Amino acid sequence: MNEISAYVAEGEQDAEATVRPKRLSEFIAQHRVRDQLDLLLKGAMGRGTPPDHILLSGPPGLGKTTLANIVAAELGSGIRVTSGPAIERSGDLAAILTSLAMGDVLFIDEIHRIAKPAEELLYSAMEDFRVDVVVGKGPGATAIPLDVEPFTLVGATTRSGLLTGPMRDRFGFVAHLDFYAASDLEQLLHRSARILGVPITDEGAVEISGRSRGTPRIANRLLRRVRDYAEVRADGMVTLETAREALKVYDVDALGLDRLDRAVLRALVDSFKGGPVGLSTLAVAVGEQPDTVEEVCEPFLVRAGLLARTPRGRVATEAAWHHLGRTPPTGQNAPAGGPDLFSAEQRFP
Ligand SMILES: Nc1ncnc2c1ncn2[C@@H]1O[C@H](COP(=O)(O)OP(=O)(O)OP(=O)(O)O)[C@@H](O)[C@H]1O
Repeated sequence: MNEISAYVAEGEQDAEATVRPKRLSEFIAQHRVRDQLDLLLKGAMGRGTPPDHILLSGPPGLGKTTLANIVAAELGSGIRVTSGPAIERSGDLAAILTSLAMGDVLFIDEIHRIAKPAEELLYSAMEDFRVDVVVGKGPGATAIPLDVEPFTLVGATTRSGLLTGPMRDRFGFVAHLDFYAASDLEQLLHRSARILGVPITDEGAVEISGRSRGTPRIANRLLRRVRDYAEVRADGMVTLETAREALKVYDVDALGLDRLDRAVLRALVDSFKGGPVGLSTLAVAVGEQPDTVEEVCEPFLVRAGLLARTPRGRVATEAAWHHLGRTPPTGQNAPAGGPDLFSAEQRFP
């Protein structure tokens, strides 16, 4: 995985935990989602019942895990954390569900990747707070019904389209997290810098936020890299100058594209004349898994007006050709894309 992708790198959890907001009031931006959650939680607390199940969708690093923890903190409840791929057998899930205390939050990350039998078990737990655990095999198998304490499931997904209809229908509240505006990321950077004890100028924050791909996790990660640079090669202060120099060292370009993003655009432009090209072919060309290209690179490249998804495959926009310093072929089918498609505010509404 490359240096600034929005996925969390191994060993990075501690660094993230330090700056992770603990309460809804500390959660920056996403005002609509915050407001809706506030109502949902206060309404449920007023009635003394656990709130409806909550589904959070959106690209990696925008705050889904943070919000799940905030939900538990606001409710004053315990939280159990697992992920779709970690639940291999329905028995694993039954064990978790039956050990929940009244009002607990169960957070399932990547819920779209949960195995089918476990998903079916989850249906009855979500709806009736009951699970049927099957003991034995074949004709002699018996189902033992077990009660589950009323709980709130918080599911997170980067691919809400992959959730089955019955699963989606069981969530009483569905929220989509969108990329952050540059001004929101500046606010976030000042907050993180304060917590980390790093002095930062407004210009330094503007420079980092502009290259953070609308993503809090990337903004925090770039801040830590610029802090290293500032402490080792300057006077410790994060300024416009130190931010620019550090981000040059880490190969983060003016739009915040990293090695993999540029590799995708270069493959499209150089190897496939701008496309259209299918996702798997493109992934092979850059030596990555199709899922990584689709979930990590594409949402931002599309959003930035550099790549278009068409029924015939992926296409580099004219803006992508220009960004790579190439001249787009005339009379080609490349959509215009580019800055006219994406003022900062439009890009990250
Ligand atoms: N609105 C926000 N305000 C302040 N910090 C935020 C906000 N959203 C995210 N962050 C920070 O960004 C980091 C990544 O957030 P988080 O882990 O919640 O993302 P995620 O959407 O769950 O990502 P993934 O799907 O990859 O797990 C966290 O360390 C958190 O501190």
